[in-house]
Amino acid sequence: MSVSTPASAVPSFPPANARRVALDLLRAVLRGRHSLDEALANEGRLAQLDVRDRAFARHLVATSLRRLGTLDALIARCLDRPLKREFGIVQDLLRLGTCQLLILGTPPHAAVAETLRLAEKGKQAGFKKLITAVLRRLEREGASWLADLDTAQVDTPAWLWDSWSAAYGESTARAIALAQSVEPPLDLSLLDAGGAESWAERLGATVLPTGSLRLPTGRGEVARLPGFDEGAWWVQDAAAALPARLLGPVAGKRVLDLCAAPGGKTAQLAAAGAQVAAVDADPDRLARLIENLNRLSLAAATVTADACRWRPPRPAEAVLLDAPCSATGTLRRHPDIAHLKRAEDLPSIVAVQKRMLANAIACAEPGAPVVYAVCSLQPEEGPEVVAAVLAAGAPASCERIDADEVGGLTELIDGEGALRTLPCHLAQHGGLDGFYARRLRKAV
Ligand SMILES: C[S@@+](CC[C@H](N)C(=O)[O-])C[C@H]1O[C@@H](n2cnc3c(N)ncnc32)[C@H](O)[C@@H]1O
Repeated sequence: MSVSTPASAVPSFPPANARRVALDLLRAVLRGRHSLDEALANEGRLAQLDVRDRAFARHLVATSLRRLGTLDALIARCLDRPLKREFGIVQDLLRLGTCQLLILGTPPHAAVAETLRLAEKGKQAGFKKLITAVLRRLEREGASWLADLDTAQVDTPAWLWDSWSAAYGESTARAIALAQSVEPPLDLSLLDAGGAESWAERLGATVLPTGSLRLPTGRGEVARLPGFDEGAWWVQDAAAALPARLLGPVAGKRVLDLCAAPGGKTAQLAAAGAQVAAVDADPDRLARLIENLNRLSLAAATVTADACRWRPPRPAEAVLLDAPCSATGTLRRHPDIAHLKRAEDLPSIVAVQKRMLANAIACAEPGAPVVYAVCSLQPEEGPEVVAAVLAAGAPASCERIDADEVGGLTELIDGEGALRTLPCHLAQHGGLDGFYARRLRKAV
């Protein structure tokens, strides 16, 4: 007797392949304009990959996004004319193949054969000869072409290059771009800062001058690291850990954390003994904040509200505003941002930041510190917001930040006394995210 397989038992898609998944993720970002985090969260096939393949797919997409300008320049040298827009998938396949060949160091036969395997069906099927010719040429000549490219500039969208050169000088713009071209390390903030040395030993981490723990890249999934389940630490870039400290001692104080989710800074404030009210407009992100605090056995009141308008029942004794921004200081962790954000997006973000900062000052009691922070390298979102809000008559003044408040690192304090971290700071340790933070004091 023959047994036929019921139709429902036949998988409706071939077994997941890391490169196939990487191709679809790249297209979700570049063509679908989803953030990489969103694309990863929506990609169900990732869960079917084993841990190594999952890490490979993620790394291949993130590196291709980081080095997109370089990849396109190399591919362009092999083509007589650009591929038509409708054959965007061929360009994306070439990007992934070139990234493996020339950046990730994948053995050439695997990089070429696996790229061709993805060109067996669909629009790209007629392009197998072209794909082979381009990748074989790059295998022969790509390394010397790569050595001649100004990769820092080529990998940076022109509007960012121009803005960073104007704000920080061209050599710093170059250093920023280079620092953002590689996978960043993993930084952790400890619940008990006193345990830094022993946790560093357990995790194979180093203790940065600012107190954060730093693990080298490629340490696998965060939730599998020692201390995750017991809530001993949370993931937070070393620069992101600085703004909350600028409020000074907060134990026992009523502190407002405006734009709080997913709660890295709320955790710091709660761990320092503050009574925190965490405000965010996004209920899903606030739910994640609560989950994160629960894992750490910390507590905060949460409020779903618009930080441009909401006021606490009583003025706060300290206010932190970590405003939504272009996030151009976090390109090394979120390389998709370079391709999704445009200069034209800034004015509407800046308008919100100004309303939020004016409201944050209004939420503070007389004499209270108000810290304004953004993870952006754009001056429009940092010093220019603060200057505009004060010029419009907000009752507060700027206060200098001392290098001792940020681990003694004088290079992190700008001429005005604001915190200005750049991706190229602490380069010998693997860099920092770019943050701007200014401490204001509410008038008495
Ligand atoms: C930079 S993130 C905050 C990161 C957070 N402070 C931390 O340390 O984990 C900005 C947050 O602002 C929130 N947000 C955006 N617009 C808002 C608004 N009008 N009112 C309140 N929150 C807002 C977003 O939902 C997002 O969670």
